[in-house]
Amino acid sequence: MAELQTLFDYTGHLPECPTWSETEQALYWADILQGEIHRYRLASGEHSVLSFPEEVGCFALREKGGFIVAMRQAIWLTDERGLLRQKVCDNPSNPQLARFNDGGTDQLGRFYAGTFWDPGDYNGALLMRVDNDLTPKVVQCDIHGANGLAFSRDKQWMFTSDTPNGVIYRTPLDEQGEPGRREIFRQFKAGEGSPDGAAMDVEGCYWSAMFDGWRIARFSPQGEQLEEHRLPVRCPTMVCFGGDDMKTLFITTTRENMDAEEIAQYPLSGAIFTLPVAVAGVKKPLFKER
Ligand SMILES: O=C1O[C@H](CS(=O)(=O)O)[C@@H](O)[C@H](O)[C@H]1O
Repeated sequence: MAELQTLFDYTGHLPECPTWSETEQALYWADILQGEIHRYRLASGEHSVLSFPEEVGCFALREKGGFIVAMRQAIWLTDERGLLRQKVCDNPSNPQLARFNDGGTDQLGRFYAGTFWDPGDYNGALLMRVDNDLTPKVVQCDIHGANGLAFSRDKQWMFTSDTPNGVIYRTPLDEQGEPGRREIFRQFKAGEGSPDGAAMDVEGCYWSAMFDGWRIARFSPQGEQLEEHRLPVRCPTMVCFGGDDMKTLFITTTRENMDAEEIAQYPLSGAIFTLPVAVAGVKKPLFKER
């Protein structure tokens, strides 16, 4: 099997939210701190960038075209060019202290977005959802930095992580996809890396970007580590599956908070990597509006 490669000659500041577009055979991602959404078409190598007025924590592709975008102050619907068309809701956290961070769609095409509590004095962040009729709802609290959102293919589980607290949670979902009580899936010790963005594969395994850990890890549905893939950079931020057969893992990484010495020594910090894997990933649905 081929090895880890860079997607193309690119390094960003804080690339996150890699999102595969099946129809375009393209990878989208956000550079959170630059307030950008990028697209890279695999066949042609065409790279395009949309700019937004604030940090872009996360986004999803809409069934109707365009994006649903969680910026610092609010969540918006945009068109394909990134023009803000309709405000969905304000950030229910204090936006001065908590920007949006990780997010994505569930199996029903609803959009989840979590916030990141910058002061870090307590677990002041939250996870919210935008339903198909655009109703917003806060679904979880007691989070320092919301991350690692992923849904099992059987619609039974929502996974999340809290990176600064070094923990992955799983939360049961009922018939309507409403989250129940979250439970600890796996807790990490200092030195192992912290669980950042994630994706699920069709065998129910959870792939986690281990921030500050130089690696991607694959966990069984019971939380046992089954695979580890080493990286030439310290801080991967998120993973997603894509490609013709959903067997390419796209890995975003960051150079946020790195000094010039570290960047000179590890110049691929902030690059996007591809890794062929044996088991296909679960497709991330488009955001569906009624
Ligand atoms: O998702 C994110 O996580 C990281 C890591 S940590 O939570 O600070 O450990 C953070 O640097 C980044 O800003 C954020 O987007």
